[in-house]
Amino acid sequence: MLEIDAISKTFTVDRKAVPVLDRVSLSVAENEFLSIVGTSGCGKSTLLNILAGLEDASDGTVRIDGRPIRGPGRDRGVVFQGYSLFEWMTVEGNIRFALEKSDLPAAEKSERVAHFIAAVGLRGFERAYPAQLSGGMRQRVAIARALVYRPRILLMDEPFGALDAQTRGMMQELLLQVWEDHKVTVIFITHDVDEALFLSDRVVVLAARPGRIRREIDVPLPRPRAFDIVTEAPFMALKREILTEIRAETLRAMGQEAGA
Ligand SMILES: Nc1ncnc2c1ncn2[C@@H]1O[C@H](COP(=O)(O)OP(=O)(O)OP(=O)(O)O)[C@@H](O)[C@H]1O
Repeated sequence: MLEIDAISKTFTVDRKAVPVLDRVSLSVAENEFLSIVGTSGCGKSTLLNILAGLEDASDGTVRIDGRPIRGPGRDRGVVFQGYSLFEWMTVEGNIRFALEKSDLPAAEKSERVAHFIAAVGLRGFERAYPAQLSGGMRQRVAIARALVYRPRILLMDEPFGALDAQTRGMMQELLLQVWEDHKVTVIFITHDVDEALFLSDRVVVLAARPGRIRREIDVPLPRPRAFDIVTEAPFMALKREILTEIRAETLRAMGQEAGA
């Protein structure tokens, strides 16, 4: 459904070309949950921004159902690590804002907003302001806001990176529930291999600078997944495999830096 075809990206820094992504190609199936991991600076966020249409690729094409994307679109919802909520709007106001340009009837907008507030477990907090919410609750608002116009693809860049371990675990379970209930395709960027494995159908390891696909690893662990899956042997074997790939890339990147 989502086709990433030979995407390259080069930034210009001090008039020097800095290649960040090098011919990244990936096919993502409808309803797939795909995570992207890789050493720091390998271009994960840049790739996500290109998929979101917030950044242009230097080369290559992103297609959804065969049509190349041009800029941001309602077929994609985005959740970043930072809680990019409007502080002066209530929970309800923040989520409703995403529907501002939609021509849905007002009653249907209200219904959708209420539905997604319930889906992320925020019933009772409709009139709260972001400053009155915990980090986990703020990210739940961000998820509801990204889903309320029913995008087919949810793009998430380290959405739980700033949360404590306990809250993070709860948010992962909540996200899987929302994903299962709403049949959305998810591309999820994370540093955390446990998180990637727990959530995903497939994990893509990017090579260090410039980012290329180093490995694609299927995660054939049964669903629904419970939190204690992380201590089971098949999970640990996959984790070892991914950590080995990332470590090799990190060492390679450090070698490049030392040699530069
Ligand atoms: N607008 C920009 N101009 C110049 N260089 C940039 C720009 N955005 C990103 N870069 C560089 O591109 C590289 C990849 O950055 P990116 O944020 O995509 O990596 P990442 O894998 O998400 O990193 P991390 O895991 O540390 O968040 C970095 O070296 C970064 O400095």
